Amino acid sequence: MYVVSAQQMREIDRFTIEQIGIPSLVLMENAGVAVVREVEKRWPYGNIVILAGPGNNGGDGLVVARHLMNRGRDVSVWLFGEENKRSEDCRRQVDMLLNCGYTIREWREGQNEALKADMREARVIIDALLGTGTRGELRPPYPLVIEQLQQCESKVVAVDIPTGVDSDTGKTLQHAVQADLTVTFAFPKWGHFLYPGAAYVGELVVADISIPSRATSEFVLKDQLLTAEGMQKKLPQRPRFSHKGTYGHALIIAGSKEMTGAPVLSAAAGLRTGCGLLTLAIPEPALPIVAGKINEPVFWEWPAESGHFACGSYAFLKQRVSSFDVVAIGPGLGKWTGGNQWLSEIIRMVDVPLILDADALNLLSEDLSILRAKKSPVILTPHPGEMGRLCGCKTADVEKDRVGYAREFAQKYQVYVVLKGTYTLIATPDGRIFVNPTGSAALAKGGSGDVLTGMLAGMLAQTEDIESGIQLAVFIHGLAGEICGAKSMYATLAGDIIDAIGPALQKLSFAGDSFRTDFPGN
Ligand SMILES: NC(=O)C1=CN([C@@H]2O[C@H](COP(=O)(O)OP(=O)(O)OC[C@H]3O[C@@H](n4cnc5c(N)ncnc54)[C@H](OP(=O)(O)O)[C@@H]3O)[C@@H](O)[C@H]2O)[C@H](O)CC1
Ligand SMILES: [K+]
Repeated sequence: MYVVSAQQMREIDRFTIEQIGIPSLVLMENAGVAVVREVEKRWPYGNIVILAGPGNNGGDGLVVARHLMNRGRDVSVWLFGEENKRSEDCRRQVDMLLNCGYTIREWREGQNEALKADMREARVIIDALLGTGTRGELRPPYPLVIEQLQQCESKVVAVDIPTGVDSDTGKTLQHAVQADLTVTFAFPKWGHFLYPGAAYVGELVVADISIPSRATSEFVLKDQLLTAEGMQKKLPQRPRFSHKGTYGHALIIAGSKEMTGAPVLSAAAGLRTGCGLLTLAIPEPALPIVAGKINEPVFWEWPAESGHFACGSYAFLKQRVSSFDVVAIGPGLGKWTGGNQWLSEIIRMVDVPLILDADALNLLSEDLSILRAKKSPVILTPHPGEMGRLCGCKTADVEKDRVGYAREFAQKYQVYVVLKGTYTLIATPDGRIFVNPTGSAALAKGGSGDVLTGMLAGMLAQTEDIESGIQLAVFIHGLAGEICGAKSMYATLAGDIIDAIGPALQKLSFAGDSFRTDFPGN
């Protein structure tokens, strides 16, 4: 499913209206009906207050009002903005409502107390004040109305996007509506997934409003949201007539004398994800400890220097590197003098997909030029702090423009970037972005990154298509986090995420129509 900007959505709308010939009022009717459907599903009883602005977002709100009134619901409609500023379709919705004999109250300063009382009593408030056409800080009376709305205990449904959230950047204005549910139309917008605005969205429903695929194929849409249906189709098959060689061999180079847990987590996660064989390369003094914690991998003892991987001992890797289907480097490496040189030699040698994580990213940020020697696709898995180090900027700068930093880095260095965080982003070397909707706060704990690295290695060992392998690992990791989160958001350990990989794969394998990805929103 594509993720679009407000401008792209406007162009798709225009094409649908002008070239396909579907009238704008039909799109608006479909949008309003979709909101009604979601409201009635969740809140079939109680009175409803509709706040409608002067543009087409307000027009959608008036459609919602008409349909709910047709069904006999107790609805009060408040219309904002001057009459001469209303969009044509909004004006026509006003006429239709009045022609039906329904009442509309136009907001005036003197009636504010009446609005407040109405909102206080409401079971549901529909925010159809402003949508994708918002420009600049909110002008009066919207800040006041939003303040009042926030004090009510009613459920809040945002039409398209909560008023005050920028649909392209997720930035919030001084005042923004905190919604319980947002119903958006045709495609999700960037603002639904980017913080701080994403925290205002609540549950997100993407509703079909009859935009035909012909209208989208006219435009170059690059960015997509991963969906359960899409991921299910990409899951590698597991035919009965198969053996361990069928599912690939992963090599994970990890650990140091001080860090013996990370390699164990990565290796276990890789094997649980389904690869046939996994070799764990460990510096010599750490090997007995690691081998004491996990039985399944093949171990490879690497000469060490002060507890870390020693430079200059690559002959064995050179000989065997082509026998692996994927190599992952990073968990628990630590930092040491010569580490960058060591990493550079490995990058030069590896000719299968190469995952760089954790300390490998920190070593890499000392000298990014070593990426030029890569012979194969490289996948970087930074969290925002590591991304900041790679880009030479602050973590806060990355957080403000996750999409921009991930996309630019991936294109500049011709690598895949998996930028972790709520709504993990996958950026491809050719400049596309995939947004992952799965995940939970249960994943916010040390070790969950090591688990993801192992899962990426495990999945890439089984799949020819690198892009699909990355998407699957990220999606299933998030799903495992959701399964853990359902038990406890607090008590989850990285090992619990590994245990949840099986149930997550099972859930995805048997995903039917009833399995819909939830968008937690906050
Ligand atoms: N395919 C679809 O997604 C469809 C979406 N629809 C809905 O249309 C809106 C976008 O409608 P649009 O009319 O372009 O814009 P808005 O309704 O969001 O806002 C325009 C009005 O808001 C005023 N405005 C703008 N900024 C501010 C501000 N900072 N403070 C106060 N008022 C503001 C603006 O007034 P101006 O004087 O500034 O021009 C306009 O009056 C989309 O979100 C969907 O809900 C279609 O209905 C169906 C297809
Ligand atoms: K809105």
